[in-house]
Amino acid sequence: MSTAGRILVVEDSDTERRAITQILKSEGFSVFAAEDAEKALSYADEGIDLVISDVRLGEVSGMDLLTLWKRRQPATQMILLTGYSSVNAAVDAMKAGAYDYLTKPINPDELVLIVRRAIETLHKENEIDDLRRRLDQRFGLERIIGQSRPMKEVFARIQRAAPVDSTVLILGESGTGKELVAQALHHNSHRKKGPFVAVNIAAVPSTLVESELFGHVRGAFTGATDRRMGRFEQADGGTLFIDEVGDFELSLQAKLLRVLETLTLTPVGGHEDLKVNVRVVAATSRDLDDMVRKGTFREDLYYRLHVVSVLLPPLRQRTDDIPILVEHFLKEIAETKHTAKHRVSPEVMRAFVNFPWPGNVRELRNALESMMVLADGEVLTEADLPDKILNGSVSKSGQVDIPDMPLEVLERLAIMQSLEKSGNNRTHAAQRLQISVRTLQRKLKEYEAQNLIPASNDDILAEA
Ligand SMILES: Nc1ncnc2c1ncn2[C@@H]1O[C@H](COP(=O)(O)OP(=O)(O)OP(=O)(O)O)[C@@H](O)[C@H]1O
Repeated sequence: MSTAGRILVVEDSDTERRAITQILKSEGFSVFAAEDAEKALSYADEGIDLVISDVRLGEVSGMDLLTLWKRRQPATQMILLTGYSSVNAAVDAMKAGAYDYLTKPINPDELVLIVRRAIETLHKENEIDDLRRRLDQRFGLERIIGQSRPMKEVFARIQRAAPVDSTVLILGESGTGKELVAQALHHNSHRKKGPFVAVNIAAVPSTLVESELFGHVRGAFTGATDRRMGRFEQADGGTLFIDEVGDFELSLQAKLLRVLETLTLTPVGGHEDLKVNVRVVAATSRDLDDMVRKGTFREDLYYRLHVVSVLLPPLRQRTDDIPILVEHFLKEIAETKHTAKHRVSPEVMRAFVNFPWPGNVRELRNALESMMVLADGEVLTEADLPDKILNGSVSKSGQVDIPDMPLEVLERLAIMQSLEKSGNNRTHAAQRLQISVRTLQRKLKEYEAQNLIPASNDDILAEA
């Protein structure tokens, strides 16, 4: 028996209203009752899952109630009760968004059955909406972490470029997040319901790049026992992300240019042209300008790709993003890899900020993951740092060097450091910081509410 479900019964006849209410209550639903539309609408913000309303309600009809209610709460399910087995009223009700209708006199079994179904449908719809929302978040801009000025410029460019169908060229060193940007472009475009297909040219043997992209017909070459769809065809109606486009051999660059210009391709070994509807987003970590100068990358292809470009700066040029990336990864790694929750000591954060990160964000994430797996305590300290980072971290001016990062992050680091040095004694930490214990408590609460410090940090939040 389902107990979940809040139902509002709207019926002007006292006897019928009481009877329906009684049946549904005995089935375990939470039931509210109203004798007219005005009273019914006063429940609109009360988390009602289902409204059961008589079609005839006096001044405002059940149909009007349905329209007015849906305007405020479009997700609520509606069942209309009609005195006549009038198909017209039922059709109108369904058109206006009702889930179903019941004819009077009400059969209790039928009522319960339809109510259960309506509520189950609502729960399913909510789940789907939730999933969709989570997916949008997973692939949208939310996945790209960054607050630095260069990253703000990247976000603005993505937002401007996403809705237009132009080719986009993403430039940046390895591990700077080029694929994330390509996905965000796709998921913020009108193609988002179409496929997102990624191909990394550097990872495909040069003899197979052409068939990988354009497909091949049966018998095109030894081993081609079947027709194979290329990546362009797979991405039809969506976006094709070509990573490491700088690795294209010259002979193939001309073919790629032709496909980009005509959106027509010929599978390897085939004779018939194929039209595709694909938006191309390309990326490279190479210096294409230089390649054009040296004659290893076609100038015409370069300009064709470069209609809009997004430049992802290396992590060492946006060190103010490091603390929020660290916070993001600590949480993400704990959730996805089921490791214990950790935080980093201020010394480790300082080493991170001063390390040049040749592998950029990917390297930072990997370093954190291995530290989290190997560390003993809850706090990652200098002892947990890989040697490379410990030795390679270059302080610009000794101990007092203050890294470039938002003031609020610096403040948080200072507070966490004082707490650590005071053995988590808040009175002592507040004295060191020359602030009141209340201010310290307030700040810790704020950090906890924003998930900036783990909720399990009770030892820090406990009364000193
Ligand atoms: N700004 C960011 N916010 C969150 N995660 C990021 C960010 N930038 C990169 N990452 C993460 O770093 C890793 C590498 O990112 P991605 O594959 O997009 O980089 P890339 O530039 O395409 O690398 P490559 O050129 O080597 O293919 C991924 O795990 C990605 O989720």
